[in-house]
Amino acid sequence: MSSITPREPTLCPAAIPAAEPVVPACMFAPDRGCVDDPSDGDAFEDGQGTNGESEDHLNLSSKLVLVSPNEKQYDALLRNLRRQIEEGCGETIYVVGMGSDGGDYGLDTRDMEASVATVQLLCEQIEADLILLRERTDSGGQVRDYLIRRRVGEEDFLEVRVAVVGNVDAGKSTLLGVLTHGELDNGRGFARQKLFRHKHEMESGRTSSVGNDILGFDQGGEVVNKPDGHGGSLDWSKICEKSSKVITFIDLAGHEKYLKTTVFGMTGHLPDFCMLMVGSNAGIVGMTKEHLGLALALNVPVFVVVTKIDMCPANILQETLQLLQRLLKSPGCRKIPVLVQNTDDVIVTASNFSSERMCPIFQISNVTGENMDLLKMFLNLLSSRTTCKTDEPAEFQIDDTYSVPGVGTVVSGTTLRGLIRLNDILLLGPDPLGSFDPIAVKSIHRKRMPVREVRGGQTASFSLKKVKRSSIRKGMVMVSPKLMPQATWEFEAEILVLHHPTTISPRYQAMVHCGSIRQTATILSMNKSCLRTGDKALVHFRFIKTPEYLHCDQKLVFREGRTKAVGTITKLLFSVSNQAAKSQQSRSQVNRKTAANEEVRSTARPPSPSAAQLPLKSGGGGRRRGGQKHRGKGLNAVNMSTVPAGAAAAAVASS
Ligand SMILES: Nc1nc2c(ncn2[C@@H]2O[C@H](COP(=O)(O)OP(=O)(O)OP(=O)(O)O)[C@@H](O)[C@H]2O)c(=O)[nH]1
Repeated sequence: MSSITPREPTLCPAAIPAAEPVVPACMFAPDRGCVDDPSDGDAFEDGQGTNGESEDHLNLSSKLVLVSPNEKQYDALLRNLRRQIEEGCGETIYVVGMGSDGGDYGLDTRDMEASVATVQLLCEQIEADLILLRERTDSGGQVRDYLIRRRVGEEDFLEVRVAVVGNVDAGKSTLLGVLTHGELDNGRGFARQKLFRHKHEMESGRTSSVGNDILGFDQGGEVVNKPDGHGGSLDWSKICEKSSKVITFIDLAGHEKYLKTTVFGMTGHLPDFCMLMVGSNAGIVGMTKEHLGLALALNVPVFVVVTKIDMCPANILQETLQLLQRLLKSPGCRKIPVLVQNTDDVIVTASNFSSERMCPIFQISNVTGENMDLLKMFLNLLSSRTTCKTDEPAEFQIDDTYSVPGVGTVVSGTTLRGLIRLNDILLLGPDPLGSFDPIAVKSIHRKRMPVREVRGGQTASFSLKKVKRSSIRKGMVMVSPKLMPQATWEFEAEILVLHHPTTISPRYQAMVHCGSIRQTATILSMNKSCLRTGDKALVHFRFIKTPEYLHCDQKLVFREGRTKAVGTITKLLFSVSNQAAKSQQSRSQVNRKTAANEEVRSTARPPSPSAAQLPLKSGGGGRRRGGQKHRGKGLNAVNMSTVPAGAAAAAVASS
């Protein structure tokens, strides 16, 4: 037909010849001349029959359908395109001149012109642009691949988040410096200087924190970021204004000692994709496997970028690629490695990438810029994996907090679902008691650009009125009151132990990473007496400090030192309703007041306003070092009356 993103043929990694270092990308292309001819298969998807005979008799699968569609066909084509655009979060790759089964392809010039005119019309109706990606002509005729991308206003842009992982010195920060500042590296750390956020990073050349960098593409797929010539920082608002798509890179540390931060970046920043960087000369070393395992455990599709090809002897590069292929195809990964060598490969891999099984491999140099254009084109074609339904109740997860002079408390994070508009009232929580409090959204920024609304899948920051920064933790959420949120102390998860030096048994404690939540939890019980590396079990957990806002089916990472387990939440076991938490809060306040009054009565003789201050000054509500009000003690005291006994004990132990 005319249509649709190329489908991934069913592939079995075992079928890949062992001698072949990596699968050529054309294996995935729905065209001729490569390994499997998809037209050989007799199964068709979407109710379509062979050679354009669809079940609904609209002939939509024919390569000629766009030449002169009748009214019904046109409506069906429009519906299909709308659906594809929705699934691709605002964009899709559309092939003109090919039957949907891939076997029937090629149009003559007149039919191609007529087909493109039809697609133009369809695009106008859905307010999208048609961008030619490639054109192929052979004896069968012409076939063209187009990118169809929804038009966005100055205030809007499509957003894709890419986590950047890999061992120390793989060239992560350097690549991001090259991509976002448009200047090549000198091989001695020039490009990464622009990205480091801390003095110690400048000095050691090591990333220690979760960094964000953006790369904007305009409607035609050109990079918007321009070198400023002074080595200064980029103007994010300007980039966003000019971009129709913005890639946010979550730059994560490669060194093992920063693994906790790297895990947080992978779970808390909700990446759509993971870019695993491998230094061609160093190969699969250090944290490479660890980071790959993390991405796989969290179901984040991975592509690999092999760097430093300018300085690597050919035999070492081949060795690295072969090792990489072996690792990706191993039973633990079950990926299909695909080497990307030209623009055709980029289109085919980008079209099939969200299948999660395919793993494109790029080979680049940050110094000579070799293959950088292929990587940029690939990034421009990636679509977000979060489809947004704006009619769903809103949920926003907080991954950082700031105090901005003149503005107040600002929270940043990711909109998980729904739509949040200026002046909306949301519930912020859970606090240490499990309650959620209403807050009004007074301003919204996306990538430092003020906007009026934010949708599911988009990152944003909000300034909050009359909320102290100290009362907000990473892992808290802002949700629509319609959700009637509950905070959870205990939950059950199905976990797989990736590594543990001995055995894990009940009462074991480790850090749970779940979305942007990062809190120690205790194992209360499990359906096995103990767990070793490689074991799977249903485990009952309890947070030790505060209840959290959780969902069933959320992925989690459970880790402590070298111990690592991954899993999925299967049941929420002990939750606190907002109402219960609130009444507990007011009871505690009354108790505190009464206690304070009694103390006043017993100590103040005769009672006087100034005397009434005394016990408060010397008690838990006074001021501490640095003039900061000490909230912790009071809250912990309240906590203990509401939490399970063990948790209260743990709170005492930790205080
Ligand atoms: N010759 C050459 N050198 C490179 C290339 N990419 C990076 N480098 C150099 O490799 C060194 C390490 O690069 P970084 O970008 O700091 O590595 P990293 O993966 O971010 O390291 P961490 O931040 O510690 O995780 C720097 O001196 C870069 O200049 C490349 O493609 N070719």
